[in-house]
Amino acid sequence: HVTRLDIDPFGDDFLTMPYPHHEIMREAGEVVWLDTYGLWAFTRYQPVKAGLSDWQNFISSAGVGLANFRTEKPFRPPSLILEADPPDHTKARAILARILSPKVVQQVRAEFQAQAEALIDRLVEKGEIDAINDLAKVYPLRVFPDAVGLPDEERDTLLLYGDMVFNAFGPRNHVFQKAVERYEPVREWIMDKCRREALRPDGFGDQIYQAADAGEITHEEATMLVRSFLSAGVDTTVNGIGNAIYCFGQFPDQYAKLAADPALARIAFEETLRFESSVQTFFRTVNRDVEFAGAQMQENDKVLFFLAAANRDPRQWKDPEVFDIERKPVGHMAFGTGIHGCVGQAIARLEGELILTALARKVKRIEIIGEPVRRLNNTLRALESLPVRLVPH
Ligand code: HEM
Ligand SMILES: O=C(O)c1ccc(C2CC2)cc1
Repeated sequence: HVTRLDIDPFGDDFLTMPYPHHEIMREAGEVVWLDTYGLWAFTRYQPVKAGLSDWQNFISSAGVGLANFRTEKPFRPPSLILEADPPDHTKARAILARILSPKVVQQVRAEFQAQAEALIDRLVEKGEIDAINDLAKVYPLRVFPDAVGLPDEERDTLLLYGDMVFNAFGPRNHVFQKAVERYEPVREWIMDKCRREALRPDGFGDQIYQAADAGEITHEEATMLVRSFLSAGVDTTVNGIGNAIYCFGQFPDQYAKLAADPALARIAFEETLRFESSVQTFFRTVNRDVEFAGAQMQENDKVLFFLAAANRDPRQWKDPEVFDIERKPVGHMAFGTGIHGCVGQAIARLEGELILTALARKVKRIEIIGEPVRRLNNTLRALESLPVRLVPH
């Protein structure tokens, strides 16, 4: 027997404050059926981890959003990596994994660090800032597009596009409709920047075309893989950093620990990802009738994996509702897991570590001095603005 609930995981009140709804679903069973959209919900740590690891039963090529690509036209041409299964996925993944490998990421560390320190120095001078518009958006829009090899102009378009892409994984609700009002010009800008001629030679983007030169993929496929970098590489880290500042503003005792020992920055960023996961959910499609966690699932059923709920499952974490930077949350689901686990996590971790290190060295206390404004998105946990005061050491 599987419990059925009429919770709407894409309603405004859920998106605004998901945690009480996660708790209801977690307690209702290992798997529950949500009547609102007719889908399976996995919210406990173990089933989320097991389900995301089972790429044969829970596939990505029919879409990793609510839409089933077997029966509905995708919002945009499918990603060659995110919305693909082996063997197609395998080749694309190997190429991006090579370009974003920890070794290559080490090569951009010095530049990423210089940018983080320069930005934090400017913001400490300013004193009172908006942690989203002055910090969380600025840093990722500088360092990652530079590494990819994008020109300097109009980079805010990447945020507009990310907002559309992440909303498109959800239903065609008002949040989605609002985000895609100006889709066409944004889509044109993005696809123009995926052309090899638009990219700095030897940047991360050009390196994808170099794989095409070597015959690993076609040049058309290379263009689509550059699109993956532009889709996933910015809005995620903007909210990863924004949510991290929000955590430290809410829990000054935790920030005091970080300010006293900046070397904690890298592991502290992991706890911010567990506590306020910037990517909250992802879907899979049931590939063939299967029994899973006592539920009879049918081919073409959609399964919604609540990464953020798994990251607060008391079956996995002690005092999960406590933000504790000394927790060392190894195995959290914020980057997903299995063959689709985030291929950019080395970049994401580098950005988080360097920004938090620069802050810890210069700023003694982060004070929230105004009401945070949330930006609702069907997939991302995001703030629109977060007024803070940076109190120097
Ligand atoms: C805090 C920042 C980030 C978070 C929370 C995050 C989260 C995730 C998650 C949950 C997945 C799994 C999707 C699935 O299972 O279907 C994923 C996949 C992916 N991420 Fe990240 N990501 C972040 C940053 C980045 C960055 C900086 C890049 C750089 C390009 C990136 C590129 C990708 C790509 C290409 C995939 C698809 C991998 C595959 O399907 O094999 N992400 N990410
Ligand atoms: O390949 C893509 O276009 C793509 C888009 C969004 C993501 C989310 C998970 C970070 C990943 C890949």
